[in-house]
Amino acid sequence: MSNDSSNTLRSLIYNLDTTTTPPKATLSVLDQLLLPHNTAYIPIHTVSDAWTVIRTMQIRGAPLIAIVAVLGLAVDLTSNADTVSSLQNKSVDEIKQVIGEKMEYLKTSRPTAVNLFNAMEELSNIIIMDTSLDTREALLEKLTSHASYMLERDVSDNKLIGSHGADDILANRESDVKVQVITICNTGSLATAGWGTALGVARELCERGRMDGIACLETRPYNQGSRLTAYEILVEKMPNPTLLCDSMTSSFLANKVNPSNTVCIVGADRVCANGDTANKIGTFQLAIIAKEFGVDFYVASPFTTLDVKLASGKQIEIEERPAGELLESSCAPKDMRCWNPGFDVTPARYITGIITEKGVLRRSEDGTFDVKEFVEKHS
Ligand SMILES: CSC[C@H]1O[C@H](OP(=O)(O)O)[C@H](O)[C@@H]1O
Repeated sequence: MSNDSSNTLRSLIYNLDTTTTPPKATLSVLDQLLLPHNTAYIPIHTVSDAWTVIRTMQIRGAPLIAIVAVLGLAVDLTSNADTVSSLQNKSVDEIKQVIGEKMEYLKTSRPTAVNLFNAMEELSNIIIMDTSLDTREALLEKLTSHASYMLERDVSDNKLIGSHGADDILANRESDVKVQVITICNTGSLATAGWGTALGVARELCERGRMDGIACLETRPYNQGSRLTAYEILVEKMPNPTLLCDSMTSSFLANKVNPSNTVCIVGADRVCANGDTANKIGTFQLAIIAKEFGVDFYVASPFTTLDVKLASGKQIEIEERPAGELLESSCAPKDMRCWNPGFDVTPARYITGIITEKGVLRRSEDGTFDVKEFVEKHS
């Protein structure tokens, strides 16, 4: 089993051998630091391997981080010889404690994307809290089957995000109008288990014959846009692809496209109760430019990215990446000081709508979002 077959690019390869009891899971992930010029898959044998590929951003993307953590846990507990033998003489409660400790460790890999924390909480509720799982075999069978379910659910949710997003974007446009999409970072098959979130909306627009072109921002300093999204767009043969330096967006809107038929679609790492949204650094700047040109600005994310425990973006922990990542991608002197936040927060007032697999939450007339009401309605 692996990513959705309709995607050419596979961020991971996961297999579950159900001929054994308990089943044995195996996982390898596409090393995104080598893309687009080299393709190599890294075997994942332990939660430590999963933690490392998440932390180093060999794999990245809020949904994919969560999926790799879940699958890495399943592989460690069913296929890693040291772990398997260490569980042989443990009671179910002791095994549950081991699983809980491994989950807590995985949660220390990266702080901003809420998907990882939600996935660990979901697994804990399904596995650790279920007292009916009273043997090692039952526990591990449930873990592997739920991990497979979460992998498949991510792809099906992304396709619903694509459909709801395209419906909303096209709702007030003539049937012969094709839209120009602008996006930042990477939110496609390389950020998810398949299809993508914001790039999934672009895929849906393509499938409907309603996308005129797509421009992706380089997304410095990690360059998810130039290294990953540009690659994905070309592999998927999306129409009229354009790579922009992050600094080109306003001129692109002023001189190259019709703003009234242009839409910005971005991903999210965390959406707060008031609609403030954390996403890749540079997203806030894009939102300001979109507002200036009267261009709709959509956030596309799984429902589980809505974090109503946080009232506003001020409460989001923004991961700071190593200075070296910025210096490596610039021509600056190596001893230059720099600031390298991985994310920024776009205030709700800049956002037109939040696209999820359960529907689109549009900003209300008073310029705010009631995310809590949307979550309660769709939970
Ligand atoms: C659908 S991915 C969501 C989100 O994750 C990315 O961050 P990173 O590449 O650092 O993991 C980016 O913010 C995407 O928009």
